[in-house]
Amino acid sequence: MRIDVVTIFPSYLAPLREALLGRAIDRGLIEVAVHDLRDWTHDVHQAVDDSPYGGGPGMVMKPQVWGEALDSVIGPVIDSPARLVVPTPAGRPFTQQLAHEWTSAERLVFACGRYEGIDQRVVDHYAQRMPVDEVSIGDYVLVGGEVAVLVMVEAVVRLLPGVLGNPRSAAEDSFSDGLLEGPAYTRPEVWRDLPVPPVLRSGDHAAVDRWRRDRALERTARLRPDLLAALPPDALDEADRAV
Ligand SMILES: N#Cc1c(-c2ccc3ccn(Cc4ccccn4)c3c2)n[nH]c1N
Repeated sequence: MRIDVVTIFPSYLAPLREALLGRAIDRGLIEVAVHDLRDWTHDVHQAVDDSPYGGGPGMVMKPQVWGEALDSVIGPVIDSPARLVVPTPAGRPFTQQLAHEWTSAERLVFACGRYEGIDQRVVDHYAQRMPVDEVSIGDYVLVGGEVAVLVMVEAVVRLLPGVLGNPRSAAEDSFSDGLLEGPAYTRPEVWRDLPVPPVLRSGDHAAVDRWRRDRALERTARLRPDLLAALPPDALDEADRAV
C-alpha cells in the first residue's frame, strides 16, 4: 500500500516514520510520502487560504492550490487505484470496519485541511472521478486534519499482513467481534495487594475464554451499550445472555 499525505505542516506527520509504522516502511510493507501543499502555490506569500463566501469566521482553503497538488500526487485519475480521504468534523465516522475496508486499497491519499476546511468543490471535483471519503475520527473539533490522518493510518496499517508480530492481535481486536476487549493482566501475580484473577492462572483454556468473554460483555454493556444493541441477533449465545 502507498500512502500520500498533503498538508501545510509536513512535520506533523513525522510519527508515521516511527516504531511500528516506521518498521513497516523499512520492510517495504508500505510506502509513505508527505507533501507540502505550499509547493503548489505560485505567489510570494504562498497563500493557501482565503475569506469564506457568504461571510463567517475563519478562512477556507483555496481550491486551486489543492487541485494542483492532488492532480500531481494522484496522477491520472482515470482507473486510479487511489482512494482520496478528507478528514473533517463533518464526515462519516471512521470505524474499525472502515479501516478494514481500506486495507484493500492500493493507494490512500489524505488531504489534510486547516482553517475552517477545504473549499467543498475540491471534494466534489474528485468525487466525480474516484472514491472520496469524508471522514471524522470523533465528535470533537480539532484544528486540522493531520492528527486524524495519524490515527487513521495507524488503524489501517496495523491490519496489513505482516505488520503486527502476532496476526491474532488484529483478529482479536476490540470491535472485531463487536465487543470491547476485556481486562488484561501480566506479572506479578499480586500487585499492591491486587491479585490476578485466578482463572487466568488455571490453565483451563475453556474457562479462560469464557471468563474473558464475560468480562468483554460486561464492559461493553457498561461503557458502550450501543455496540451491544448493534450486534446481529445470533451474535450472543445462551451463556452470553446470562452475563
Ligand atoms: N477527522 C477529523 C476531525 C476534525 C478536523 C479535520 C480536518 C480539519 C480541517 C480543518 N479543521 C478545523 C475545523 C474547525 C471547525 C470546522 C471545520 N474545520 C479540521 C478539523 N475535527 N474533529 C475531527 N474528528
